[in-house]
Amino acid sequence: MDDYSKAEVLMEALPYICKFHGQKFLIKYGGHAMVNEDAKNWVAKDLVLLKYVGMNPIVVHGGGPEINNAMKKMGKTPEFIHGLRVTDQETLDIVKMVLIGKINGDIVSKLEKYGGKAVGLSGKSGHLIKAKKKLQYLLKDSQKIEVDLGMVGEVSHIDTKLVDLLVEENYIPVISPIGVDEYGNDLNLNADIAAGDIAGATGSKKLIMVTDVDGIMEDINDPSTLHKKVNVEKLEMMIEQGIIQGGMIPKIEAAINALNKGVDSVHIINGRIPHAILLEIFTETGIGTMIVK
Ligand SMILES: Nc1ncnc2c1ncn2[C@@H]1O[C@H](COP(=O)(O)OP(=O)(O)O)[C@@H](O)[C@H]1O
Ligand SMILES: CC(=O)N[C@@H](CCC(=O)OP(=O)(O)O)C(=O)O
Repeated sequence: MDDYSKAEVLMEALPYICKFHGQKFLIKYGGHAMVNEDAKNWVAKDLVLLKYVGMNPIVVHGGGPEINNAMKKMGKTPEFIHGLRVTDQETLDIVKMVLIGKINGDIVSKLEKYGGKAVGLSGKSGHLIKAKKKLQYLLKDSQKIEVDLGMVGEVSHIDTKLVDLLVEENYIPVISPIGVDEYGNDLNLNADIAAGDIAGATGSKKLIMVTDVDGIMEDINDPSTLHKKVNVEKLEMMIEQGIIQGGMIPKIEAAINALNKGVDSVHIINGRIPHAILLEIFTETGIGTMIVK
């Protein structure tokens, strides 16, 4: 590419840089998107660039596959109910070890490597995420029965003070989805759900969920069935029809929650595509699936 073309490309980003100046973007960085070093580097570089051109990324990360691997190494079998990990005390320790002890630090290191300033937090830091034990029900013979997920929580309150301070001081907050209940017990939170709540509470413009598929598809095995733009009503129908399953369900729940709390749009994008976050924010059509009310 010659120098003139480089300048043209930069100028194409100008309208978006103006439009989004000073805005917060909640990036949910899923465990399935952390597939290799290249993919991790693209995400980190994109976030640092966003920060330097005047936007404020806030990261909530997952790490489901790494938690599964760690559990298996320790002789435990991962179990999920409705996309949520059944979490006994030993599992909670493994979850914290992997999320807070490893993945969070790795993301912070990468952001710093590419010139960003990043701070690792969990929901335990500065009263960020108050949680309560999640009650989960299953339908059995058309009867609603309660199942015990163990130490799994849902968000009851977000205190954004610490995150706001960090953003104002130009740090990129990187948050592990662990909450604390009123008795001081740690609870394992689904990262998508936590991201939706934090996006709403921080007044983020967009919630961008970085995962391992191109977006929401009518047929998961046929990329040509990708929905470029979809509304909540259609998504609810797709869940009822069983078209949307597994790990995509909490994303939809989080998306609906974030939209109800004032987030303009939610995007599901593929972190295996080079610079997917930049393509989403700095192009007219964006990539992946855009979810609107
Ligand atoms: N209709 C659908 N369209 C796209 N993905 C879907 C759909 N239904 C279920 N999924 C699944 O959702 C997965 C993404 O969620 P998840 O595995 O929890 O990722 P992450 O770790 O990034 O949060 C995809 O890999 C895909 O298998
Ligand atoms: C309660 C619950 O299920 N917590 C999740 C937290 C990590 C997560 O959500 O990671 P992904 O975003 O990669 O799926 C878990 O233990 O796997």
